Amino acid sequence: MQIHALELTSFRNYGHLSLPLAGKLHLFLGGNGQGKTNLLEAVYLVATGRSMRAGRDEEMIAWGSPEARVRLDAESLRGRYDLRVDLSRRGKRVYVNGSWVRRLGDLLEYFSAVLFVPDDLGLVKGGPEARRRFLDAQLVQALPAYREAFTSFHRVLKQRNRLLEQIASGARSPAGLDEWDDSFVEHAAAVIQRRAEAVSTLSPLAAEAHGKVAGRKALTLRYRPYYMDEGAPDEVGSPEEIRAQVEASLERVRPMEMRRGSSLVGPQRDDLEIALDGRPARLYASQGEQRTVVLACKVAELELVAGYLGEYPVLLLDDVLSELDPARQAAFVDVAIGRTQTLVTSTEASGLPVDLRRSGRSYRVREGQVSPEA
Ligand SMILES: Nc1ncnc2c1ncn2[C@@H]1O[C@H](COP(=O)(O)OP(=O)(O)OP(=O)(O)O)[C@@H](O)[C@H]1O
Repeated sequence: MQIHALELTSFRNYGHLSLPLAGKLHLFLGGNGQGKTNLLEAVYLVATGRSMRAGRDEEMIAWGSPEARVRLDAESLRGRYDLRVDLSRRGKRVYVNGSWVRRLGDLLEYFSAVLFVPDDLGLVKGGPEARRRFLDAQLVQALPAYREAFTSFHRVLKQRNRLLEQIASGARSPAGLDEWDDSFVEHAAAVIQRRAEAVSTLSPLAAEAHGKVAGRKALTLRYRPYYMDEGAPDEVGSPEEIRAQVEASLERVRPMEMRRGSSLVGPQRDDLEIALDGRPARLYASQGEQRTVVLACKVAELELVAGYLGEYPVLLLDDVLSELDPARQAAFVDVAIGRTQTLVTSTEASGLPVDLRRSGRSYRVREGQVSPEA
């Protein structure tokens, strides 16, 4: 996958930017708050239909402007496309080759990106939400069937929660909950099954990458649905078994859910178990080991998405390389960069490996302007 050009209009601190991006490696350098992350955010917006950090799309519109536009001239195995996202106070519209695309999900068929930010370094020690996000971010982009299941599940979860809230406050009777439970079970089971399948592909990829980035212990990833105990040796099981587990757990907690007014079980509580030599990395991994694990997981993510798409997605590295020691930097550069077009941000060129500085094209980012460096 390749971005040939990026165009921003009234996006964050950019008035207008038209940036050709021929070549594989681009390094964006500049002080804090100059607009480096904003560039990657714009690319991520086109890849996923949303920002990795804005709570509301409106935040991405330049202050004082009624609307914003991001446009990518991008090429994938499908062909070369003009992809555009327009943001206004009324909402978001996406266009492919000038034609309005009604379903946001359809945009994802054209372009993909994997993002790596310093927050990802907390993947191992952080809460399960970060690990679910790690899984979902790639699956939603690369697997249309997962996207479908994920979106439907969250729609049902929201509506079921609304109903439970009304039941708890006495505004509604429990009649009607059964119907929601049926769709909850169907979509929850689909989400669990697809995530479990993805993790079984991801785990050997991560183990291999871990060896390449100089991890000495054996890395294993295992998907753990909410109804399974931590460290339990059980397999996730067949689709029927998953459904049966979700059904049984719903039945168990139903009286409590009706009292509390929200869903207490479901894949919104699942976790990804990360182990080194069989022991939970969350509890035992050292700082350095955690970083190596995260690098391996990101490389595995890149490989997984490439496996699904048949080509590598674009790689976006937001100020993350300077967070790594030279040995890990070099190992990561070796296994990840060079396979695909990569956009890197950093405050200082000196924070980047010399090889990258030599082979990449550098730009200076200053107050929403980007200029190539000599
Ligand atoms: N909607 C907006 N309109 C105008 N400017 C904005 C908007 N949202 C954010 N900004 C400005 O964009 C700048 C932040 O840009 P960005 O996050 O890209 O910084 P950065 O160059 O990555 O910096 P750092 O190295 O600190 O992460 C800030 O100065 C912020 O005030």
